[in-house]
Amino acid sequence: MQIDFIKCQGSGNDFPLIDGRALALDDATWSAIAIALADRAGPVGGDGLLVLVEGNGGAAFGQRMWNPDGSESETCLNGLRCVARLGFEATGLVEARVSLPTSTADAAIADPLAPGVVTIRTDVGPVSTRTADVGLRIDAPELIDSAIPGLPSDRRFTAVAMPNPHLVTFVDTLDEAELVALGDWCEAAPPLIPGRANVSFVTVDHGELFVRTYERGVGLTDSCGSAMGASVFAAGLTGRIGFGAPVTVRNRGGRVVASASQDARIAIAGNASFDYDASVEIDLANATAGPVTLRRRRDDEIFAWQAALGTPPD
Ligand SMILES: N[C@@H](CCC[C@H](N)C(=O)O)C(=O)O
Repeated sequence: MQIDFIKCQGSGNDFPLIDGRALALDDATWSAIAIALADRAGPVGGDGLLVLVEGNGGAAFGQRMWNPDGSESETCLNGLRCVARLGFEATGLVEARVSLPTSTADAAIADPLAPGVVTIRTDVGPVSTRTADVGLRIDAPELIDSAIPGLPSDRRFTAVAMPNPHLVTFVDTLDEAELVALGDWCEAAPPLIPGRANVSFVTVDHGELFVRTYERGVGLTDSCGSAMGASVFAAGLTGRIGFGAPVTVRNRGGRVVASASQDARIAIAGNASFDYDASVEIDLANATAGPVTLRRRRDDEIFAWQAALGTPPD
């Protein structure tokens, strides 16, 4: 099949994005498209597949998101900004309620983070710290800055359902090998957390957060929006930052400005950058992609984002 897509990124989390509102495809087909398009060894590559869909329950439009391994996630918050942007362009709205598989979010065009950078604010919640919602098979009803019996780590974690599952720990120094080992352990769907989890190591410096995440279904990524949201909430719950105040959250891919409230709502403002528009042939039987036909390059957006990060254009 031939399909049009936009290659987009939010805070360096990059995705092929498809307007699926007029496409009647079943979940197995979307899963195969995700595997084909997100494959880093293929012609597109990404941290998953984003799909703009019709909204449910009065929402203006909706989002679905598949990981590169073909599993569907409950949410993707860097992706939500890109989906919302496409939804706004399709509907003429500048703010909207967005439906996700098990929750809703509010999205609105926001003041640019930097010149030329399309910026969207999303508000989600209430998020949950109930271990059952996170998918942890454990006696404790919630885990806030606590050791997790059975997890191969002595660190203290906060478990948050965004609603996708997150385990967040605050560290003095970021040990990537340790993060990968723990992420790999969760990725094997152990009895403690059979639905797997996104695992983040977070440092706090002068009121700013740096978040490094091993994503469920992906591995190490340059950025994960729901992890940044979970980290800000965990930082508030553990007194590392104040509730209500916007904080800068950095990662390998960029930065967002986020805040969490005591009643478990999380706001994130960040970029929703479109890099190029293209169409691609997908072999559904083999879940592979190619060739790609480029329709439009969006170099202005690429350069604006690079300038915002202080990196010279390639
Ligand atoms: N990168 C995303 C999260 C994507 C889903 C995640 N891998 C999961 O399976 O929960 C984000 O920006 O939130």
